[in-house]
This record gives sequence, structure tokens and C-alpha cells, in this order.
Amino acid sequence: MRVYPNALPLLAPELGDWFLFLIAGSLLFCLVNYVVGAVLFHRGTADKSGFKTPPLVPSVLPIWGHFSFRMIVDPRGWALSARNLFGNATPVRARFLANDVYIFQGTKNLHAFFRQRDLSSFNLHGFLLDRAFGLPAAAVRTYTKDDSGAYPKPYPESQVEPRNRLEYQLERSLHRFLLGPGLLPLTRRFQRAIAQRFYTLPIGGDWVPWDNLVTFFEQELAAPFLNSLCGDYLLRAHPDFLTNRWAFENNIWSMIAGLPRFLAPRAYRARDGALRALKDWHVWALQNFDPAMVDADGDDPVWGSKFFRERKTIFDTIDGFDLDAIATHDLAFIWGTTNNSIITSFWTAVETFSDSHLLAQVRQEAAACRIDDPTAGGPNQPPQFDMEKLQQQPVLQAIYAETLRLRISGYFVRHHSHGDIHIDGWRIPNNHLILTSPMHAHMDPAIWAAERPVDAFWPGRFLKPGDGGGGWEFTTERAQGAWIPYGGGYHACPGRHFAKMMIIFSTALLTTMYDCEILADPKDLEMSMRNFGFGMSGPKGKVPARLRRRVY
Ligand code: HEM
Repeated sequence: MRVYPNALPLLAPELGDWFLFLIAGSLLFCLVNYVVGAVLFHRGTADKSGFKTPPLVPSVLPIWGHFSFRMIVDPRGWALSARNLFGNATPVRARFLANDVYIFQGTKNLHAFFRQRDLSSFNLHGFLLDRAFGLPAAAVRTYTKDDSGAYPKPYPESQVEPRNRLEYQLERSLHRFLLGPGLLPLTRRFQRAIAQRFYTLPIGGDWVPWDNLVTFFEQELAAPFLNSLCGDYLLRAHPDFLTNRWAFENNIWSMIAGLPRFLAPRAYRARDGALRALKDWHVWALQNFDPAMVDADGDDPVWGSKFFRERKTIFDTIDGFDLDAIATHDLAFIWGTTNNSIITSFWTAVETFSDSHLLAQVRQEAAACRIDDPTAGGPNQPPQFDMEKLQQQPVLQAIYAETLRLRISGYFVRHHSHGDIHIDGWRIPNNHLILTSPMHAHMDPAIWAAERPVDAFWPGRFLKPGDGGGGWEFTTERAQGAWIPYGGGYHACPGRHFAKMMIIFSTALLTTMYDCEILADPKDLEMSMRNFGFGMSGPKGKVPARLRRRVY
């Protein structure tokens, strides 16, 4: 047998050389990529001529771009630390795995972003309904085909029949309900229902332990809200509806990520249960509705509100909208109207009950707005408030505003598919995602940190000494353009007025009627990123508490 003693030593250095060469070459390539990118970026931001495309923020790896695994494991931490993407005075372009996204930040750019009427979230809504809510394929096709826009006049090139103008019809019906005449009767129903619900809780003068205060809000606040939205049949016939709704939300990302049923059985089970209940309600409502039940506001106890009754007749004319498609829309609506408002109310209660000084001020403000009718049962009834006055109370408003400043996470994502679009002198090519985020404005130390760190809860950011030396006045002086929990422009949250009332009212009611001791470990009170991206984040763990009824 022949032996080649030098074969290995000869080969090894060569391989090693190639390997080193490859690494050095890659590093050099990345460095050149970054330096060229940085030069082009600075030229782009300095260019003052005509319409410009926002420059690409330089990155080391060309296709990978700004993608980071931290975006998945710590999305809020990543977003707040990515100053190269979100800390620019001008709009910029970022690249994530070969996809370009345009980012608008800063008060001036945000204003322009929100004012641009042709930007829409309709595509994103269609995607979410399909992936997370299980919209049937025929209805997804109607979404995909609707290129007519959100306004009464369709885009000229659109061929969509008026009855299939889904985006426009949905927006119009939402706005009529939440920003128009539908709001007042809903508000009145809700105020009556929540006061009665809190009053009849099985809590007496002795401390009653509550395993998790989050579920208290998820059930005891969400139930009266839902009953005022869609009547009481849904929860009466399906008492597990709310449990399914929250279980679905807590697993929503597994569905958006496209996990099959066998890998996310809990999420699918919860969604199936919630959709089944909604379909049953629709069948029951169709069988039991009688036009004679409609009250002076146009609402009725079977559909709960004119909104759901009318929406059903709209959906019936749209291609692909069978009962399954309608139920997915109802679930999405109920999810969207409850996720932020209920969890924000939870946080305002936690913050208030955790600080005895703040609690005393809130109780004082609530007491100043009491209008109890002594002939209507004296102390044996829920407290009644002058709601206008209550919503103007400075400390209650400051707690509400500060909770939303501190705990909102996510992005406002928009899209446009009718050609390039111009926003305040910037050209965005057709069919790209354009986004901004409230997190950076809300956590900007230059705006908020004069007295306390931005990551501390401190309602004083929204208060100033009142005229005449006594008390406080609510102020949004610092917040100009930097407090945007509801978005802005035409697509801003249509439920914002209701949400403010709901959060302030629930805080006033609860603090007036009950004492509450929060017994949670501070670690469990940290914000969870389980459902990051959809606004208000809940706590990481259980929040045990104990409650007892007060004499008020
Ligand atoms: C603290 C509570 C709430 C927060 C922070 C919040 C925030 C938001 C945000 C950021 C959007 C998207 C805006 C955009 O894309 O620019 C939105 C949409 C929406 N919100 Fe709210 N919301 C809250 C409570 C409510 C309530 C109580 C209701 C109903 C009573 C409601 C109804 C809606 C609806 C229907 C949409 C979709 C609008 C559309 O499709 O055009 N929201 N909300």
C-alpha cells in the first residue's frame, strides 16, 4: 500500500486558506455594503430636490437587512432600541428579508402620514381575517377583488360592483355606529349594564380573594359591554364565549404564523367555540327578531343594536358572505373593540389601587360627580355619576392618558395599490407597506422625561396646577402629536370616545364601590409580549388580588 505522507498537510493549508479567504471576503463585502449604504443614506436625507424616495437605512447583510431574531422574542425592546429605523427626522426605508418597508416617524411626518387619505389598512384586515379568524375562501376572494377604496366615490379604475364595495361599506357602517347616532344609545346601555354588574358582584364587606384580576376585567367588564353591543342572548346561551374569546387572543400569533391545527389545538378550539356561538346567535336572531321590538333609537334586544342588524343585511348582498364569513367578522369586531379597552381598564385600576394617594384623589373626583337619586333606593343601588363631569376630572383623565402612553405596543400599518403615492414630498412606490409606531413618540425622553423616567407610570405628565392655586388641571401640552394610542386621520379608532368613557367610568365605579389590594409579584406585572402588535399589552403573569365592598 502506498502512503502519501504529505497529502494531508498539503491539502489542509489550502482548505484553511480558502476558508479564511471566504470569511475575509464576506466581511469585506458586508463592510462595503454598509459603507456604500451609509453614503447613499446620507445623500438621500440631505437631498432637498423634488419628490424623493425615502433612503434605505444601511445594513450589514444585503438581503437579511434589518431583520433580527429579537423582533420575535422581544419585539417592543427591539423596536424601542432600533433608533436607526425609528429615530429619524425624515421618512426612511428599511429592509427585512428582501422586503422593503417605509417608516414615518416624528410629529411632522406622522401628521402627513395620518392625513394621507389614500392609505388604507384594508389589505392587512383581509390578511388577519383570513389567517387568524378563519375567513372562508370565497369571502377572501371578495376582499382581494375590492380595489374601490374606503370613500363614497370609488377609484376610477375599479370595476367592483357597488354591493361588493366591502371596504367602503364596512367603514361607513362602523363610523355611523361609533361616531354617529349609534353611540349615545350604546353608551347609555353600557353605563346601566356595568353599574348593575359591578353592584351585584358576590363581594361583601369581608375580603374576597380573586385568583387573577385580569380575568375579573375579561369577564365582569367585558360581559356588560358585550350585552350592550349585541343583546344578552350570546352570553346567556354561550357562557364560555368570553373565555374562548380571550384564549383565542392569547394564542393569536400561532394562527397568524400559520401553524396548523395539530400544533395549536387550543387556539383553534377557542376560535371554533367562539365562531359557533356567534353563528348560533345569528340563527336565533333571524328566527326571533320582530320589527315591533325596534325602539326609538333603532335598536332592538335581539340583535342588541341597529349596527349588527343592518350589517347583516349589508353582508347578505356581498359575494361569498355566508354565515361563516359573517361570524368571522363579528368575532373580529368583538376582539377589536374589547382587547384594548378591557386591558387598559385593568391597568388603570391596578395603578390606582396600588397608590393610596392616587386612590384618594380618584375617589374624591368620583364623589364630586355623584348624582344619586335618594328616592331610587338610597344606598341600595349602584352609584350614579354626572358622566360629562366625570370624564373631565383631571386626575382620572391623567391616569387614563398615562396608561395609554406607557403601555401601547405595535405599529400602524398602511398600504396603497393604486400607483405611487406622495406623502409630504416623499414618493412611496406602489404596493409597499408604510408604517409608523406610537411606541417611539410615547417613550421619547425628550418629550416626557423632564421629571420622571419615561418607563415609569406617572400621571403628573398630564397635570398642571389649576388656576386659583387649588387642585389640578388636565393638560396635553407635552403630548402635542406625541400621544397617538388611537392612530389618527380618517382611519383613527372610531371607538375612542366610547373607550375613554368606558375606562374612566369603570375606574370611578370600581374605586367607589370596592377596596382592592393587588397581591401580585412585580415580575408578573411586567408587560407580556404574547399578543404584541395589537395595542395594549396585558401582564406577564397572574395578578392575584382581594376585594371588599365599601360603604359609599
Ligand atoms: C383603549 C382603547 C382602545 C384603543 C387604544 C384603540 C386603538 C385603536 C387603533 C390604534 C385602531 C387602528 C387605527 C389605525 O389603524 O390607525 C383601532 C381601530 C378600531 N377600533 Fe379601537 N381602540 C380602543 C377601543 C375601542 C373601542 C372601545 C371600540 C368600540 C367601541 C373600538 C373600535 C374600533 C374599530 C371598529 C376599529 C377599526 C376601524 C376600521 O376598520 O377602520 N376601539 N382602535
